Amino acid sequence: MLKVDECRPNLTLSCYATHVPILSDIYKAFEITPKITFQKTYACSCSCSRIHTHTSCCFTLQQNYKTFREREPMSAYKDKDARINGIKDQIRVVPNFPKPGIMFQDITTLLLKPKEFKDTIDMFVERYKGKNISVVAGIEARGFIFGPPIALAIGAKFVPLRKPKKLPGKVISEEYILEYGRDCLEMHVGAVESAERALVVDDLIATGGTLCAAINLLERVGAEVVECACVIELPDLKGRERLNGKPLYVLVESH
Ligand SMILES: O=P(O)(O)OC[C@H]1O[C@H](OP(=O)(O)OP(=O)(O)O)[C@H](O)[C@@H]1O
Ligand SMILES: Nc1ncnc2[nH]cnc12
Repeated sequence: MLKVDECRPNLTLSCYATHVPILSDIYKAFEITPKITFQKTYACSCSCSRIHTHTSCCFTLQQNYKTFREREPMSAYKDKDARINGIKDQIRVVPNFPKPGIMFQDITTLLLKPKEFKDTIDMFVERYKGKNISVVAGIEARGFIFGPPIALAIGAKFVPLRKPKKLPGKVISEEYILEYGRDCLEMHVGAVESAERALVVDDLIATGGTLCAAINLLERVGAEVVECACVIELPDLKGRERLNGKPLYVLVESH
């Protein structure tokens, strides 16, 4: 397994020597000529001052590098998809809600626009169809809006991850820290089985605490979290960095 923690300008990727051909292929895919330096007999690193357009991405490269996610952009807006501006334009930003200083990203205005709402769902479905995902886990409350149509379209089941004391069956719980205070997510025991391939869906990533708790719940029952998908990222809050290298795909950024 080759783990790449972060890709930024001037990045260096390190790997075992046996993976150098894979790494070279990756750089080739981005039309970058790598400088390959052998540091020890068993390890090497490749570095290059020019890097692809994604400013921040985290991924784990599996032995089978067909699953290499960086071949697909991790942010749709960086891929210049024509639908993105339409989606972004329909998200209302409400200053000082629910507290002074918060720029609230209101997706209810997007839901009023069938074309842009459908474009949102379609973009996720195009990315995840045929990826052998058996479970879409949606986070209460706004993940319940985007998760179910994606699940239906890709032929996966939908599992709600709920706030405490909402689910009637036996649950497992995961606490997490918010900007102010703590919260908790719960999942029904038996809803997801070991070795299932899961996608986590929410409307927005801010500090990343909520997605991190969702990933933990799924991994505790032995599921593989393939990716997290959000409509909006607030990159200034660096939520991606709390996902322990799990890939995150977003449609729009808001600063
Ligand atoms: O990345 P984080 O800092 O964890 O924040 C992101 C979470 O915050 C919002 O939910 P909220 O907790 O406001 O609940 P709601 O969807 O029920 O309104 C949003 O829908 C995400 O779930
Ligand atoms: N700025 C924001 N807008 C909407 N939901 C949020 N959850 C956390 N921060 C948020």
